[in-house]
Amino acid sequence: MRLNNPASISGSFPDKHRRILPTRVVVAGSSNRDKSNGSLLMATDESTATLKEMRDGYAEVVDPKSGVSGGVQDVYGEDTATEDQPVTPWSVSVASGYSLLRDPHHNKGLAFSEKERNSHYLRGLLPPTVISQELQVKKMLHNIRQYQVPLQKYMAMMDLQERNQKLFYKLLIDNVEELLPIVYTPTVGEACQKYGSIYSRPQGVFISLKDKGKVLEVLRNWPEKNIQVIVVTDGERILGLGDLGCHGMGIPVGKLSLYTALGGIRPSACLPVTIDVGTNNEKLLDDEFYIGLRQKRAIGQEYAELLHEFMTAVKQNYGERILIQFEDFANHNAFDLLEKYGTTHLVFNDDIQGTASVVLAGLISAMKFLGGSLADQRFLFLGAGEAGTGIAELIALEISKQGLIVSSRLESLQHFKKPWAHEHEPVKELVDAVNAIKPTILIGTSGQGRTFTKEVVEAMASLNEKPIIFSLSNPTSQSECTAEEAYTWSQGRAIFASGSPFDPFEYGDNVFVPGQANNAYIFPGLGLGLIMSGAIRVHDDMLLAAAEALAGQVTQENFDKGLLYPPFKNIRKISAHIAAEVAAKAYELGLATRLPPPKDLVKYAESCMYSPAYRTYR
Ligand SMILES: O=C([O-])CC(=O)C(=O)O
Ligand SMILES: [Mg+2]
Repeated sequence: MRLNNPASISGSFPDKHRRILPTRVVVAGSSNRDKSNGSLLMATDESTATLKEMRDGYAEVVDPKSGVSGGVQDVYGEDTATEDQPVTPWSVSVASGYSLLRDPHHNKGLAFSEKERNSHYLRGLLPPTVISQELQVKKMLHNIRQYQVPLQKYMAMMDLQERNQKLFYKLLIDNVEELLPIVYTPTVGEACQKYGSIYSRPQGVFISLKDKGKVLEVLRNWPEKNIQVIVVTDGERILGLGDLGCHGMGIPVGKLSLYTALGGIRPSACLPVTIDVGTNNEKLLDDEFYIGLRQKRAIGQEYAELLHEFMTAVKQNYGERILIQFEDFANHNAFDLLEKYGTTHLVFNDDIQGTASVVLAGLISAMKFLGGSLADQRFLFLGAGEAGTGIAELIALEISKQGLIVSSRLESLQHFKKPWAHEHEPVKELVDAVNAIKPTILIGTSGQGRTFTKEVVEAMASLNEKPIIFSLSNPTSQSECTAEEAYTWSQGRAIFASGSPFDPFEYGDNVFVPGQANNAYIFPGLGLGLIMSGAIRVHDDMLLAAAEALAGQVTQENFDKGLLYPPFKNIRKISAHIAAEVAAKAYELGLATRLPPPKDLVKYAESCMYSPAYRTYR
């Protein structure tokens, strides 16, 4: 449906846009239909709406009476408002007939009403029954539960996303606790490991070394034009699974479905990008199903040039306020990119800053319910990479206190680790470090599974009445310890949270529900706050604000079950609160460009959110 026959486009459109315009755009008349391809633009109040301009699949619709612009509308019809794109009551566009059923943005499957089937040339293309979206959700959930293997569930979800986007999001939003582990960690990790075999359709843009000099053109091949957020990876450190090269694409795709499901960003405004500079993963280079460049990773200038071209092209194509989330880059590049582009672009690194914010939120709520202050705690980190140092930095920002890397290693340390080096005898075993340093809080960001051994957890439990233990590495296989281990080895005293989800665990008379200290709590709301305020830079104070907003959503009841985080089932409400606090910070810091600020930021955030409910096609 997207690329229609350009031959019949009127000559007034610039050539470069022809290929993506519908062959005919109809503003007046209720049943106009271009017989040649079935494309149809309907104005619900046809007499007053005129189409002022078409460009790149967008139409600016103006009400001639008031002269008020309805804003730029996606003529393929998504119905969420942002300040740039308010929804007008009088402009909708849909394809019809068979192409409507094949268009994931508008397909409703069996939920098309009798009336819609009549007016959109669907008769005979669907079986007679008409069902509700609720029943479709029930059916899909039933089907997904039939699969025993998580990867099969993942593939069924991806398939649904390609077939019926609104149903995909409705299913995910209404069943977030059940389906998050499927579209996100841990299953997305396995999907990335097998991405070559399960790959069926492009879900984002691949930019490889072959595209050097043409990155802008490559971006313009993506059908959606009004992008608000990009998640980009180079695949070098996918979760705790290491270098997965081009197969890392599963991560931006997963993160962006969360942007929509948890943060309410329109799906068409989300662009997953994988930058392929090769891989050092020998297994993948030898894998006949590998989909990326078969070469060792480019480094140094060659790497920097491609990244720079990408960053420049993104801003050129999408403007100053495009949000770029760096995801799963290896340490050295992650810190360099953030430093290099933090002052010129709206960027943040999810693994450094998103993770830091979510962990800080958990610690703030732990302090609130246990008593005590962060300044009185001793932190021990296993893993001084992006997450570890990012967390330490944000905690330090909150309490002006330092982390714990021994300074005898200072010379050999990477620059981002140096601020956290402490005077201490080098220690070999983690358990010795625990006994020597006597931390109250142990945080694992090592990417190494099962490193919080029985001895380590027991040592934490002997030192603390309520040892706080965070096993943050993903997916589950890389978690420093399991929930069961943390609760059993501490005799049920640990305050435990993990990056990947664990089931509730029964210990003695209690059922402990482990919290999921995953940046998924933060980035969707953070992104929404940045976008809705038109922020032009990310500031550390916004991460603190996000952490406090998240901690503010935890109730005594949550904590009594062992939870440092509110349940994911309320995530849209949580995201709205985070977004509001982030936007408030952006306004306060003079970094917001959407003026004047809305009066009630929480309400405004909620009103901006994408709705997965079907719309009626007249
Ligand atoms: O993706 C996740 O679950 C959290 C994250 O950013 C990572 O582990 O790299
Ligand atoms: Mg990550």
